[in-house]
Amino acid sequence: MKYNYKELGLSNTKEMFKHANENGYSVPAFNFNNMEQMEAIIEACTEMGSPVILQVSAGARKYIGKEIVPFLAQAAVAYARSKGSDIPVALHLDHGPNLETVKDCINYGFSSVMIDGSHHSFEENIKVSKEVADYAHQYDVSVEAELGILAGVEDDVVAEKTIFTQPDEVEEFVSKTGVDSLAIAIGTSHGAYKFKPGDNPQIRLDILKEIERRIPGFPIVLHGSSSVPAKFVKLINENGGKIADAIGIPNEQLRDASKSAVAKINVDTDGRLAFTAGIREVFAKNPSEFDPRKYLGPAKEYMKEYYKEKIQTVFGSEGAYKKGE
Ligand SMILES: O=C(CO)COP(=O)(O)O
Ligand SMILES: O=C[C@H](O)COP(=O)(O)O
Ligand SMILES: [Zn+2]
Ligand SMILES: [Zn+2]
Repeated sequence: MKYNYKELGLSNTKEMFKHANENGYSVPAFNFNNMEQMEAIIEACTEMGSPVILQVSAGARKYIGKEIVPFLAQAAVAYARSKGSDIPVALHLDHGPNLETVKDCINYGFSSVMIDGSHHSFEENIKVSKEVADYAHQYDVSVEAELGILAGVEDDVVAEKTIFTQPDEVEEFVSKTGVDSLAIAIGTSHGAYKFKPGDNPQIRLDILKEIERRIPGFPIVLHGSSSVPAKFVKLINENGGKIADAIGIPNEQLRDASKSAVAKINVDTDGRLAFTAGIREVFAKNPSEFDPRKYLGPAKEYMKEYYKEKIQTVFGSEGAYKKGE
């Protein structure tokens, strides 16, 4: 193996999920695409004493460069430790498309992977998820799989509408695949346009309950859980942007879910909006600015402050570990 995640100071998600479920919170899984976003995430989680899953999509990994990604994650751990915090940090592949990509990620220091077989048939999904679990477990890497289909855009795949996870399939899926956590579809969706104006945004906590009843204590994952804060949409639009009718998942519903067997909640869009709002604001106020520190700095601060707020209002993970000063 080129880079072993343990040597980079990273953790898999097993203990993290156990601790989260025993203590009624969820671990934040925040996506990043560059150094400033990684810093926003690790600074927020260090200050909050929250465990964190640094999430990288296949597209983000290509953008950053696969040789660079493990060292950004290693740097995140070094940052937390330098502040005296003992938060566990995982490096996770988001929406892994196939075994080949998973193998490459494990070779390059990932401590956790997702295999997203949700677009295949039930049987095919079981087959590919089991293959990945069998492979990853040899290296003590944790595996997330998905049942049901989320609406919205994921890499190149666009799903028009949600196909809710069927509770009567989860037991068979989990026992036949041997995966460590399960992403489910209960009405959350990817991207900024989750609901239409006039909709009553509602996730199906009843389906979640039924799934929990079938696989008690098993770690559940919610994707597509950005709240799409109106303040960032407004800032973007006031400063030359054009984002219309973007509506996310209400924070209160996510907080309820985080108290259940939901052990991991994925957020990407909110960070993108905060970051973009910061950049647009600088450029609108000072069009002559061309020092990247002057616009990426405020972008990072917006993202960091928002994630700290989200850890308190949604995840409930503040103080789960030692806070960094
Ligand atoms: O699920 C996600 C990443 O896998 C992110 O979802 P959002 O688009 O709601 O942030
Ligand atoms: O679920 C999708 C994530 O938000 C990542 O999106 P991406 O493929 O554009 O990096
Ligand atoms: Zn999917
Ligand atoms: Zn997702």
